[in-house]
Amino acid sequence: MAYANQNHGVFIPYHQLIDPRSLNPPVTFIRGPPIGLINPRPQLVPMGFAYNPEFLIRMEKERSRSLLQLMEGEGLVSSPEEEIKRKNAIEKLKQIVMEWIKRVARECGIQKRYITAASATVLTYGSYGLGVHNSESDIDALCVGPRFANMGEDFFILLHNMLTGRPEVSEVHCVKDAKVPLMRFKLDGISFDLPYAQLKVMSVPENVDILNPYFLRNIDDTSWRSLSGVHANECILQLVPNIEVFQSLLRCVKLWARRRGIYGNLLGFFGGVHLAILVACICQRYPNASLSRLISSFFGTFAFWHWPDPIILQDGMLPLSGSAAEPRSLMPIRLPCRPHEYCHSNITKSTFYRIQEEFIQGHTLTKGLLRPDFDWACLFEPFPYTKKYTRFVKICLSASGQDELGEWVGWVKSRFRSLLVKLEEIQGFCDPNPTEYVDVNVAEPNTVFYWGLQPERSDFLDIKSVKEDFVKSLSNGCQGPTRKITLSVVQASELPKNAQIDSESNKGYMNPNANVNYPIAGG
Ligand SMILES: Nc1ncnc2c1ncn2[C@@H]1O[C@H](COP(=O)(O)OP(=O)(O)OP(=O)(O)O)[C@@H](O)[C@H]1O
Ligand SMILES: [Mg+2]
Ligand SMILES: [Mg+2]
Repeated sequence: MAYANQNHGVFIPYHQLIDPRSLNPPVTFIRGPPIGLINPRPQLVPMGFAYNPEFLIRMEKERSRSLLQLMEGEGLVSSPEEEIKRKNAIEKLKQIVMEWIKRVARECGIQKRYITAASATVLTYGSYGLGVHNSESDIDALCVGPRFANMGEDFFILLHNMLTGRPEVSEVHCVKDAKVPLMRFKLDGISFDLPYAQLKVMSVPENVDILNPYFLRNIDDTSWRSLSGVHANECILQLVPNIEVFQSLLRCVKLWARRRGIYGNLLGFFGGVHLAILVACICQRYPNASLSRLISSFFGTFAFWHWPDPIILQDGMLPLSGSAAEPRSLMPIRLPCRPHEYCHSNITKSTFYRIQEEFIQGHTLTKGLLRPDFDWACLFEPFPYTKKYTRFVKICLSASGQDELGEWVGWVKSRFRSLLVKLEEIQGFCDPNPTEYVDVNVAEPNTVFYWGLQPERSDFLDIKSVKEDFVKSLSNGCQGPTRKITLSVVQASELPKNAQIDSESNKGYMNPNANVNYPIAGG
């Protein structure tokens, strides 16, 4: 079966991974045997090494080891204590959900035997489900309930009230008008995203197999969409040849995307699910490759991808035909196990360009990873916004309290794409840095964004009318007298110190583990 993925990809040949001039004695390249099935053409290999593949394997292993070490140094893997805290929080949530479903069963007056058997469950997915979370990540958990528990009253009212009544739960928000409606809250200080799926069964077993068609009969569209995250995770974990290697590569790629300012679906970049599928695609193509080889192949592949050819995991499904085969995204990525569905994407012309640029830079940096002077740190350098752009649009959101601010920022971010498209229309290009800053000169709790504007364009930007248009698009949302938004154009020199990351000392600024005085990681 032919997949678009197989048509064009780049397997970096050894003579590019290593610089022969740097070796002593100098090495010449000869035509070597073909490597694997993926690249059946003979490739150039350093003379002498052709008969000593252990040398190259050793070097690759060493690079993989140093990359893992760098990841550990970044604090990306949470401690055993944190893991226990998360597990306990999930257990507590499961207990609350069980209490809830018994109450719903009693209140809706179903037969006694059904009340006794009534059960609902919680399934984790997202980065936690894939095992690539860190101490700052949220836990994405799907509440799966039976046919007699509906979303409108039982989930968004009764369960909501039960959660707000618990001392260990705080900051409960309902996000009802999203494609995947959910409740967002903190339990024992850990952030949770909790959507709901209603199955047409009387009781949902704790470890319900949501790939089993029996449980998927006649479910409504919203439940289907809510289930898609759990589906995607399960499929990805089933399809990758080595889960541990997949997890390591995904952690690296997520750190790279955050540092380079291209992480965050709401800002028009990649979200966690997009990167998980791109990484799984590379793991499938090179099942036996080392971590270091995989990361260079990741960049080598996507730097030359013929977008909008879609990224499709090899999951045995037929390629799409007809209208279902026409995803509207500039960088379409298909959800695995879902023949007609693509990941939702907010990519615009500007963010497409930024992502492309970063893929190419990643490729340039990692194609020489076997060179003696190679250092992984160069790949994770923060994107130097104040060097690249002279003018920025400053977006300041404020509210009377931190809790209210969270809700306000969430609402505005969900509408950011229209602002980005408008700025793009007027200025030709706009780079929406996903990092969230705090303006210490504003009295109320606030969150600030600085979006880079095209350097060559010195055209006057009527920011007042841009703001008016944008505010109109926010109209029905959770605006109020205490929720403010201001837009202004500022010079690079007016950015706060921690946004001016041209110096070594500010390297940690996009680290999601950074202190809250520093910008909060975009997501
Ligand atoms: N744009 C999207 N299209 C399809 N599914 C999505 C999309 N955004 C989120 N999801 C689903 O919701 C899950 C959780 O999303 P979330 O934004 O929390 O990302 P994540 O992968 O958990 O990464 P992070 O560590 O940043 O939280 C994803 O794994 C995916 O299954
Ligand atoms: Mg998440
Ligand atoms: Mg989430």
